Amino acid sequence: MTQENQTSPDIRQNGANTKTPLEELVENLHKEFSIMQEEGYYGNTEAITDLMNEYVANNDDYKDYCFSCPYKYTRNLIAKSDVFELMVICWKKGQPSPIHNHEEQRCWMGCVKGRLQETYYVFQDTKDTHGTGLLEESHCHPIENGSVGYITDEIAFHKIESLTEDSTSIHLYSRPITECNIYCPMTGAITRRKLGYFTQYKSKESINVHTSFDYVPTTNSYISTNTTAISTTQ
Ligand SMILES: N[C@@H](CS(=O)O)C(=O)O
Ligand SMILES: [Fe+2]
Repeated sequence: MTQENQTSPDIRQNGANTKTPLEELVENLHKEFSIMQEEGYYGNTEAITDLMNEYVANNDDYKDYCFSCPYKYTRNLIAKSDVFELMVICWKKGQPSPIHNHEEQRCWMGCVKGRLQETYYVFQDTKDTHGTGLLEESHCHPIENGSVGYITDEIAFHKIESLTEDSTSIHLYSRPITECNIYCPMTGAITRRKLGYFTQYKSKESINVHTSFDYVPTTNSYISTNTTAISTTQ
């Protein structure tokens, strides 16, 4: 598949003179991510950070992609290509992500509503992400409304939570992440989890696949799972 044909139909259909800020962001990301870097990945990290900063500081047309769930934070896909994935994540207070890695991909997180908190974790034995066993908290900081955070596995594992009743963030992954590790801070156990979307391109059609980390949808509700072994089920 090409990068363009995985972009939201809304974004593809609008004419060149009627682009919304989000459409412009997606177009610029496609351009930026088409450039191979010396480091061996697509897209210049600083240029992409600038694009994200510019968008989150000044715009609110992401709101069309916001869908919340009473039980879990939601991942709502805006655009996807072979080399990046852009989504809106809607958080309610008490819906943290579990401690997780990012599969050696780069992750940008722009807070567009509310206020988030990011907590870093490293292995106790090495004080970085290359060890084994138990984790420890290494750092904790807010991601303020209008600002963009950035993380890689080299920096830390992390979890995110909303400090306000509702928060919204725009997450960009390069490359797309389809599954990741979840780390139990008490036991050091690592669980493999598939990542899904609550909505794709503003549509809930895909709701019968995983919504986020921990919930398996049933006909009318979401049931919590406590997976302790590697899970790759859809
Ligand atoms: N990386 C998480 C959200 S966050 O906690 O960074 C996800 O994609 O679901
Ligand atoms: Fe994350």
